[in-house]
This record gives sequence, structure tokens and C-alpha cells, in this order.
Amino acid sequence: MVGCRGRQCCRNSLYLTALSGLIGATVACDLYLARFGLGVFTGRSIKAGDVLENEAEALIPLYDSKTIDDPTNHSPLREYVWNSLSTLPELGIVGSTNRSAAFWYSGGLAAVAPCTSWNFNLQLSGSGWLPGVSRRNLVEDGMVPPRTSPQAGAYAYRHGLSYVATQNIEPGDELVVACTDDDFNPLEMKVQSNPFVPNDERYMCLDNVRSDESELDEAGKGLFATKSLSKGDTILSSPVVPIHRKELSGDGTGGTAPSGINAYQLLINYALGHEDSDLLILPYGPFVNYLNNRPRGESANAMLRWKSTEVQEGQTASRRLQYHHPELLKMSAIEVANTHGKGLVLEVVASDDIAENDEIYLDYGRAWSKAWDDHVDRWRPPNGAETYMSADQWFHRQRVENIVATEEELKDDPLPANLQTVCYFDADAKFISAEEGVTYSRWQDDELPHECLRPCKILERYSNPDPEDEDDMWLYKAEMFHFDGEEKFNFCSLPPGRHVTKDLTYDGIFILDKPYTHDLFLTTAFRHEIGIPRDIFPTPWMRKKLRKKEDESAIRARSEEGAEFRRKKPGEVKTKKLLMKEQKEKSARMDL
Ligand SMILES: C[S@@+](CC[C@H](N)C(=O)[O-])C[C@H]1O[C@@H](n2cnc3c(N)ncnc32)[C@H](O)[C@@H]1O
Repeated sequence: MVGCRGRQCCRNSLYLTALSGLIGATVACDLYLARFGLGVFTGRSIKAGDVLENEAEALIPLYDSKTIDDPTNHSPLREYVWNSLSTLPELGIVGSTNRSAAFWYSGGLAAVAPCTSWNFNLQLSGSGWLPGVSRRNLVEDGMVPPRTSPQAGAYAYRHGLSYVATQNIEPGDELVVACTDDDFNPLEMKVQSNPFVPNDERYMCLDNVRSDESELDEAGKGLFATKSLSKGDTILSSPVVPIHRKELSGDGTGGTAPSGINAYQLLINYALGHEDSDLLILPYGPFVNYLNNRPRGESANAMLRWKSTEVQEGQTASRRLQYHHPELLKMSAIEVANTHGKGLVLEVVASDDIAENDEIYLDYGRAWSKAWDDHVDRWRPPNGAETYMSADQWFHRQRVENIVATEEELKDDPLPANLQTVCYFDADAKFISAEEGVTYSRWQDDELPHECLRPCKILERYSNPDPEDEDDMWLYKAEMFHFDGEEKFNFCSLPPGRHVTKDLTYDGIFILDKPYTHDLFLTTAFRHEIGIPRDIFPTPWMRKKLRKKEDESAIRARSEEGAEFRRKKPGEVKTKKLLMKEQKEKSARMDL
């Protein structure tokens, strides 16, 4: 994952000696979790400008997200998702009034590493707002089941999120990602150094596993052992975030999507829970989201367990270190779903010996298997499934790269009805002239970031007159269209009338799926949480009628203790920005 390009990552071969000076010539680790899994650290040096391809992680859009995006009443999940507008517009819902409500989740670095607007050492790429990094690096990676398959829309197709090092990163350094919505006070956030210590349970080396195409037919990616593992070995460890089941509604009941699409968001397929409970937990550590269910008739070779709470002697008990809070296992589902800042850590343990390159499987449980079998029995491909093509499939089908068809050319070879041409055109685009009710602007490729993608029509393609521009042989003239609700985004809102951009480059144009047409939204796409094994599923998380008497008294006792961590009511919240403002005002007063 770190510092290497392409799908066959070189994680295990590259790292050799850099750490030996720090920890003696012992076992090295390229990438590891430390502080009970709440920070990702590198075991090798990364140079400023290096691209880290986080190829292992899936990108999962969240599109009906009002319940998680109330600024005065954030759900815990909100802390782990990213706004899709400027970072990954392909995941947004371009042309839809609900686009501002789209987010995306990705496990691993995107969710575990602290994100700050200061003192970061990595910057997310992916949408072309980083010079030199293709914005088309976030395409479906070829493991897309056909729409005729019962797997259509049942797992995430997009991978390949990458990060660029903004400074030299030394072995032992914590990875910190740039964002504007700080989850740590940037004034206090420092890049921590924490060299890897082998055989210490506070350090979880991530070199045990890799992700690759699953051995299960059409089931996307899976997790594989990179070395032989023995029964009882901890393979992975992952923090989890609680989610109330209703936060994953997908068909408009969550507040922002239209009705007539899948009742659940895709993220539920990556969450763990029990059908008699409203609480779901999402493990968000690296790799964990790729664990598949055991093949029919075979046993699982891995199982889940809660992290042990025993604290080793000599450990300092910082708040981050204490993230695993077993008292959550005694609280009710609703209380856990409302608790911020306390979490649980799940471990994936080998339940059998595992050979190098074996796929690692969990047992998702009886309820999941029954739901899957029923789904396969019921499955009838949607109308037109045989000829359906998603935007990425269309993109890969194009024989001529780096060329976009004009409106005239599309008459002979039309786009499938589910696709649309969209262009970047921000409200502050460079105005050049106005003629007969048409406003003309010029595309400025170097003015990054571009944020506003809108439906457009390619009027003309012409040779680039600049012979020194090796990247762009062609330039485009395109008419931009208004879309419903654009006035909600000041960077996107255009005065009435027609708008045409000249000299647009290929980087400013996409072919995207029309809103809500992707497999992801199929009403019939499979949705079911992974089962938490009954022996580790806490009964206080069950719906009330299924709880035991002793659960009730434990819940009552715990609810007093947990008040400090509970989700705040409107008006109770002090945001990071407010706290920083207060801090700045305080120090300004002290300077006087
Ligand atoms: C948590 S994801 C596992 C990772 C997934 N393979 C991916 O590429 O993102 C769960 C999804 O994987 C697929 N899956 C996992 N195990 C399976 C199995 N034994 N049979 C069929 N599909 C399976 C189903 O689509 C399920 O919704």
C-alpha cells in the first residue's frame, strides 16, 4: 500500500532495513496500527510527492444521509465519512438536487488516520485537484459483476483511493491526512513518531494480509494471507463505529434520496449486527472490510472476538489508548449508537492454520446465509440488464483514450440512456465575453480545485494550438447546463442564461451515470448486515423484548456513566472551529 503503484503491491518486499537502527535488526513492518489501532504508522520512509495507493480499500458512497449530517447532532458515523463534492465527484449525484448530501466512506487510512487542516503529511488525491495526479484514478477496477448477476450492487466496485505525501515521512511516523473538517484540534495535533515494536500487542502489523480478487465467483475482492498463519494468531484488529440501523436507510426515509431505490444503503453489507438489534457496528480499520463469508460447505478459517481489556504493565493510559470501552457491551443499542468518543475494538483471529495466499473467510452466520440464498432464488435481472453499461464500463470500452465525443458524433454512436456528459464549471469561471444572451468563459486547468460538475454538451473539439502542451492534443467547447437546486451551492450557482466554456481540456469532462441509475441503487440489490456471532453479541443490544432482566439493571447503571459521551442536543455542541476561535481570542487577549 505504501509507496508502490499497481495492484500487486510491493509491501512485503520493499521494506528491509530502515528500521533496524531504531529497533535493532528484528522484524520490520511496512505499515502498522498502533495505540490500539487508532493510528496508522509507516515503517519505511516515504518521500514528499510519493503517491501512496491505498488500493486495498473499497469506496462506499452514502447518499441518503440527512440523519448522519445534522451539524448540531452528528452521528458517530459522520466522523468517518468524507464529503463527496470536491474530493470524489464521481461518487456524488451530479445533476441531482441531493448531491450535497452525498458522502463516501473508505476503511483504513481514510477512516483511522487523524485528519487535520494543519500538520498533515498526506493529502488525498482522486479527483484531479492535485496537480499531476489523474482524476480518473478512481474507476471501477474490473471486478464488476454484470447487472444480470445477483451480485449486482451488492458490494463496492470502486477502489484505488490514493494519497500524496506532502512532506518526507520517516519510519515510525504517524500518517495524518489533510482535511478541512478537522477531527483533531490542528493547533494541538502533532505528527507522532511511534516506531514499530514486534511482539507487543499495542502494535498491529498490517503486512499479514493483502486484498485481491476473491476466489468466490463474482464476489469482488477478498482478503488473503501473505504468509502462513497459525490457529490463534491475531490477523487483524479494527476499531468499530456504532451506527443506528435507521441511519443506513437508502430510499428517501433518511431524508435526502428519492423513493424507489434500495431501502438500505450499501454500507449495511459492510456492517456487523444482528437482525433482532437496531445497532450496527462498522469496523473501519485497514483491510477488515474485505473479509468474505466462507464458501458453502466449508468452515471459516477466521473468527471475531472483542479486544481483551487487560492493560499491560507500564502502559500510559491516554484517551486514545483507552478507546476500547467494554462498558459499551452493557449499554442499550440506542445509547451505544449515540455515544461519541468511546469505541470498541474487534479482532480477527485465525480459527485454523492458514497457508500463505489462502483466502481468509469469516462465518457471516445463519441469518446472512439464509438471506443470501433467498436473494439468489428470488433474483430476476432488471429490465435491460443484458445491455446495461455503467459509466466506467463505458469508459473502458472506449477505444480512443483521452477523447470525448461531441454532440454531433454522439448522434451516430449515442451514449446509453443511463449516462450523461458532465463538465466542471465553477461559478467563478473566467469570463471572456457575452454575445446574444450567451456568456463565454475560458477553462483554467491550473486553477484547482474545481468543485462544480454540471451536465454539459460538447459543441466542438479542436486541436490544441499550444504545441508545447503535451498532455492535451484536443480542446473542447462545451455548453453548460443549469441543474435543479444549484442555487444551494454558491460555487455552482450561475446567473440565468446560456453559458459556454472554451478551451476545456479532457480533465474537465466526465461521462457519468445519471443520478440513481447505478447498480448500487437497484431496489433488488442484496442488502444484509454480517452477523456478529451469538457468543460475542451482547444481549443488551437486542431489542427490548429480547433482553434479559440483568441487562436492564446494567443498562440503567451504565446510562448514568455515559452522559459525557452522549450525542449532543442542538445548542449543546461546541464545534472544533468554535473552540479554536475561542482559543485564538483567548491568546489574543493575553497578548494585549
Ligand atoms: C463485506 S463485503 C465483502 C467484501 C466484498 N467482497 C468486496 O469486494 O467489497 C460483503 C459482500 O461480499 C459478497 N460476499 C461475501 N461473501 C460471500 C459469499 N460467500 N457468497 C457470495 N457473496 C459473498 C456479498 O456481495 C456481500 O454483500
